[in-house]
Amino acid sequence: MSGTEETRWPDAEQHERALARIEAISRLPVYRDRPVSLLTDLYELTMMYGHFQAGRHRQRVVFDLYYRTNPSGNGYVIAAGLEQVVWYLHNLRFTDADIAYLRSLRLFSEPFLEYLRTFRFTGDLYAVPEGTIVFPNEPLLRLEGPIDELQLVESALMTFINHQSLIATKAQRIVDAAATAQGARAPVIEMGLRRAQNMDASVFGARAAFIGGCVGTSNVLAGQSFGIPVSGTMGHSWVQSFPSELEAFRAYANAFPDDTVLLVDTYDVLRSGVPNAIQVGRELAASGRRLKAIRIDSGDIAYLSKQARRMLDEAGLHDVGIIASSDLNEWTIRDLIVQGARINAWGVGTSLITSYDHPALGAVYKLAAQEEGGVLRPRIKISENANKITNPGKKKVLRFYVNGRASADLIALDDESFNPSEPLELFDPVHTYKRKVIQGFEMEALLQPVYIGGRLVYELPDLRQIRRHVEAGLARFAPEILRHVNPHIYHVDLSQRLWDLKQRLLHEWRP
Ligand SMILES: Nc1ncnc2c1ncn2[C@@H]1O[C@H](COP(=O)(O)OP(=O)(O)OP(=O)(O)O)[C@@H](O)[C@H]1O
Ligand SMILES: O=P(O)(O)OC[C@H]1O[C@H](OP(=O)(O)OP(=O)(O)O)[C@H](O)[C@@H]1O
Ligand SMILES: O=C(O)c1cccnc1
Repeated sequence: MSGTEETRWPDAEQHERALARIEAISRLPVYRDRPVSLLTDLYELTMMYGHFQAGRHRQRVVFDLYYRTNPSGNGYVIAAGLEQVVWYLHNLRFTDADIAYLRSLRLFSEPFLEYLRTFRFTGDLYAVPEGTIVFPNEPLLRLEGPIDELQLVESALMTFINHQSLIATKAQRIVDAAATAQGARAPVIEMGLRRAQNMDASVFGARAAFIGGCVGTSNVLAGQSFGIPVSGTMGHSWVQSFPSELEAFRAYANAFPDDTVLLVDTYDVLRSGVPNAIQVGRELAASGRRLKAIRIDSGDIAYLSKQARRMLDEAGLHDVGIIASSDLNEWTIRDLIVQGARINAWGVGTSLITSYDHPALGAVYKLAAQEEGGVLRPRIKISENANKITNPGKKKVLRFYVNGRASADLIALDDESFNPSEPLELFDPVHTYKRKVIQGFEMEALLQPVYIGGRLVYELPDLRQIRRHVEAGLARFAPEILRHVNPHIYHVDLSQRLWDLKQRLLHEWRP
């Protein structure tokens, strides 16, 4: 990089900070020395090669990544996975081993394989920050750059955004279910490692779960990698491995006198588990310590937790908490709360880490514009299913707030501008007679610059900042949009110009 380029850069410091941060992230155990360039579908490489052979591989294009349907009946999605996207783009190189493997496929010419050696991401990326509340059809990533680069990255970007956004959204549903009608919220701990769809799904799933509001994870690699608080209790095997439950409890309390959580359901929760826990709780109290909690992992959690609470209270152990686990999800947690279960923390595994009822987000990556004669021309993909017809052109996403409340989002062409002091008429892009006028609104551009001309300009936030962004974002939406069952559909409209452009292209291709 030349010195002149450095001084010409408008905010060199921002770029340096962004680089330092992604370099540090790339050294984390989950990211370090991971293969990147071949994390793609073969057809991305064959299309790249075809463009290369035709001499059109550096033609500039625009792609959008967006999803179409909210998962699990939710009314929105929490965008997540951008850190992994930036890590991938930053480290995207073809190693000698990658090139040797591609050569062995006997599909690609030597000049192409040579070209791959110098391959770097040189494009622009605009993205919604992680933790942003987003809705169907809104671009979460917008890329602009040479078609070979943007084609190669398609599959990897989709897997990162699809997975983490899905799990962050599921986690937030579960965390939200753990709030009582009075607003008190018992924490949710993610415990899904053993049920995750393998290693990355567990670690990045734990990260997404933290973004969605879980207070911690049982996954130690996720703790080391992302600084998520780790916590753990004990398994049934611990209790089974001692001659008696009481001895098992005592031995654990000896090992962790300040952090003892006793699993009380190995034999009989109310006849032995809780009485033995009370015994150990008293012994700890006698030595100036405190039994932290018991965990109930089977049976009727509402009944057992109420009985256990009563027994602990009668023994004076008021500050011993009760943790529940056992195939929990947002519905069972909500129902247990309605039944008056006395639970201080929830441990949730399978349903959270796999998003059990809705296991894929289904985001897509679609070509929206292509350079022709030096200018970007809009492109459209037509489908019999109106919902699958793409929105053409290089676009932006604006969120309008009226009296502080998110009122509607607008997908508009990138060069459009809107004046908040003038009335703006929004209309439903399908049922166009449904219209509303907003005025005196605040406006937020959701897509933020991340890469410009291959240079990273976005300093990735840490996980705690991302969580705060989720909370601040949710606070600006009406509860009717956030509720779990039959939420109101939030308006995502098209600007008049974008709508007209779409109609024009539709009629051109289907006269
Ligand atoms: N009071 C309750 N109301 C509604 N659902 C409950 C209640 N108590 C427990 N559950 C849920 O019922 C299911 C009980 O599962 P199941 O009967 O298969 O096993 P279990 O009681 O956990 O026992 P084990 O772990 O020994 O198999 C779990 O999903 C649990 O979350
Ligand atoms: O139930 P989940 O939400 O997936 O949460 C994690 C579960 O993993 C552990 O037990 P495991 O499932 O290994 O055995 P168990 O069902 O026999 O307790 C733990 O005791 C929880 O029950
Ligand atoms: O710490 C626990 O209690 C735990 C961790 C993982 C899975 N089940 C339980």
